[in-house]
Amino acid sequence: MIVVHAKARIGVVGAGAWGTALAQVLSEGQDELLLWAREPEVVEQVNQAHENRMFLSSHSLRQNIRATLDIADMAERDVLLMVTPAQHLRSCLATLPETNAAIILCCKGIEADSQLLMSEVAQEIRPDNPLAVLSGPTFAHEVAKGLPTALTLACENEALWDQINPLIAKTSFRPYFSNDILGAEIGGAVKNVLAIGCGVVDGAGLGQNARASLIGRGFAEMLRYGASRGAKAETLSGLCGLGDLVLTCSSTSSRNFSLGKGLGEGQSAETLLSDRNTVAEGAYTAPVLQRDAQSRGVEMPIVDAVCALLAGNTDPKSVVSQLMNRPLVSERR
Ligand SMILES: NC(=O)c1ccc[n+]([C@@H]2O[C@H](COP(=O)([O-])OP(=O)(O)OC[C@H]3O[C@@H](n4cnc5c(N)ncnc54)[C@H](O)[C@@H]3O)[C@@H](O)[C@H]2O)c1
Ligand SMILES: O=P(O)(O)OC[C@H](O)CO
Repeated sequence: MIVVHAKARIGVVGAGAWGTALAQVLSEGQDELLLWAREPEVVEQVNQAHENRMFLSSHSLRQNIRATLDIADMAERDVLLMVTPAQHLRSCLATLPETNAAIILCCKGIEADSQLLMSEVAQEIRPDNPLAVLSGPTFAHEVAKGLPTALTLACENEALWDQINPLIAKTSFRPYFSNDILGAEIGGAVKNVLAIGCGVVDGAGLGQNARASLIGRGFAEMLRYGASRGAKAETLSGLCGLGDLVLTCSSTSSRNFSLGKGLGEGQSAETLLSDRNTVAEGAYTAPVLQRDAQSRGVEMPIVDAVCALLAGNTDPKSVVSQLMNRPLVSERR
């Protein structure tokens, strides 16, 4: 059993936009927050200029955030937030030093080779560490600015929630308890794929009705897939599912939505994904989600359509025609 106190030492692993925004909000009231970055220039900017121009420009960071390039420095931390892209979680967990820290997973995706959710990856690599998932409608730039944000903090048990929620809750940052770790993860992973679809709707000029229809029917796909993996519908109806789906499907602030918008305008995924240093997780989650859903006998026609568009196998017009002409079924299916 870890003992976390108000001045517990927090470590954030991953200094992209989200890791940096979390460092900013969670460093309030702390003596020091340690942020691991893999880019030497990010470490230098955070420590010298108190900013991260590469991933979260135009935000001044607290002076008590200290960046390091050496992941071994995380050894003495009581709580570790893992904020790497989903496909790199395994390698980052494997390089962490020996630690009893509670691990809070903040990335949204499914591992490509294994089809495992992030908590399943963590259980393989770090079976003895207490585990939680932090997920919800959270654009990094808004959190860094201190704008009000509510999200789900799913913990493997209530005792862990009691210990870590005082470190996460701030005046503008409000976590809600859930004991459904898988549900919290599935919401975040699936919404990224659906956000690509909503971006396509926008880019191809298909209208607001189509966007709302995609959100509604996409949510039905999320519920079906979630049920097949043991997630609770009530979790998916909350902040980490429907809440995040609505946010990400509505704004070009979302990298996933923007990727879809480019596809809808006729650009190829290859072009849109080349030369970028930020992650659009839905592009990596989509094919593995499709494979996993098929193996479980779960129908996900919108996810299938996003996969076909990402692979360059079709165009928005054909996809719409195919989706609109499926056999008529009950809305409850
Ligand atoms: N940006 C947001 O608003 C936001 C909000 C909530 C959750 N998330 C999730 O957080 C996770 C991280 O996203 P982000 O937005 O902070 O990243 P980002 O797109 O801003 O930056 C990319 C990150 O990937 C890291 N990276 C690249 N190659 C790597 C490797 N081989 N090993 C380890 N790390 C590597 C970079 O160092 C950088 O931290 C994603 O799963 C994302 O879905 C993001
Ligand atoms: O920019 P996106 O699409 O990765 O979305 C960021 C967050 O997941 C929103 O909650």
